[in-house]
Amino acid sequence: MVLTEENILQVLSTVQDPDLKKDLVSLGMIQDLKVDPARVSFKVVLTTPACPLKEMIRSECVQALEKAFDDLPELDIFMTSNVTTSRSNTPLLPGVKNIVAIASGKGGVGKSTCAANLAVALAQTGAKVGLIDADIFGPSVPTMFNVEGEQPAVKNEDGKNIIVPIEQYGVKLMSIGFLTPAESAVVWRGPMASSALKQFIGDVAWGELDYLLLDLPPGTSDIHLTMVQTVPVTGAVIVTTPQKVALADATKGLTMFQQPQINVPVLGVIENMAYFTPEELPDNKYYLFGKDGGKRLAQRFDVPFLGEVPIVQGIRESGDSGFPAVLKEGVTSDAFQSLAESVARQIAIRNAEKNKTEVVQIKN
Ligand SMILES: Nc1ncnc2c1ncn2[C@@H]1O[C@H](COP(=O)(O)OP(=O)(O)OP(=O)(O)O)[C@@H](O)[C@H]1O
Repeated sequence: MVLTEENILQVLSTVQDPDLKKDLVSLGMIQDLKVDPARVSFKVVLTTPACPLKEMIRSECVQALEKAFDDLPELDIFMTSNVTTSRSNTPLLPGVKNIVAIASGKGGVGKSTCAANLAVALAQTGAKVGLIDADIFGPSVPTMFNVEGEQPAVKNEDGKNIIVPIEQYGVKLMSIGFLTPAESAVVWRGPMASSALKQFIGDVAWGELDYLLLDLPPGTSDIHLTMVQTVPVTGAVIVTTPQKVALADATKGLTMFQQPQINVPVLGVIENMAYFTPEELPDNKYYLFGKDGGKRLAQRFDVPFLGEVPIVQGIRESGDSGFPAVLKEGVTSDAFQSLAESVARQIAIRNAEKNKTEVVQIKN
């Protein structure tokens, strides 16, 4: 084969994105192709910086080109990303590409811990990430990010006062805990809580974000409805433990998103506290709350299983000390990084396959 741009594109169109099941050329992922006798260079623009298949895709490109051209010169492949979105044009949060709800049925299953670590793990990949602590009645973000007592600044933009989110570990944060002492938040009535959440969405300078995670309160409440009625939600992640009582509640949480009038895609299930493991003996696993409950829940509802997180003393300590576990190298960090990859991957698949997200209109 002669070394021309056209022929190179033809060869690269035999390489598929395994998740999106289409070839890189028709997906528009090959950009800035330059061919000269001494060098061939191009960019592969992936759908997320957290793409777990990055190396595999690169080596498939190299192999396909080496096979097709005898006289292949130096190859310069630059792997980059542009996070996809499926948002329709709504005036709220115009710069935010994906809004992801992190929900659970039961309280205390580790939803906030997973949300915090996912947010940091995504930011570590280079994505622009925000986290809203929508758990108005029990905000935990200030503690988990070691920013208790901090108060966000207010700035004037186009004649309107807007709140500047607090930034920590590369994540933009907003929590009711920054605005009122935590004790006073618990006496809020439902409508006040809903209007506070609307403020977090509309009156905060979120700017450009690839992923805005919403740490929802446990259960199914007004807050959940407010959220889906206020912004177009890309998808929901359900956190559960493998225990029977948690699974029963997680089922309610999951089916709430799948109700026809809400219809928010479920990106998958995370099984937290999947087993206990002493940090110094990571091969010893004790299934305190039962085994594979989250996996079975995902199978039953035909949604992806995103991964499992063990119970590790360090995760609890990290939460309390305000230094998320994913920041420390080790088994738990690996678990949260691979969860973040799974979530980002499911968002990319969702954006490629499903309709645009709309704000939910609920008729009384
Ligand atoms: N995998 C884990 N290993 C050890 N401790 C964990 C793990 N996941 C969560 N925890 C601890 O369990 C407690 C509850 O976690 P978390 O606050 O994240 O739950 P939650 O589901 O958000 O609760 P709620 O929304 O009801 O406040 C915290 O003390 C947290 O540090």
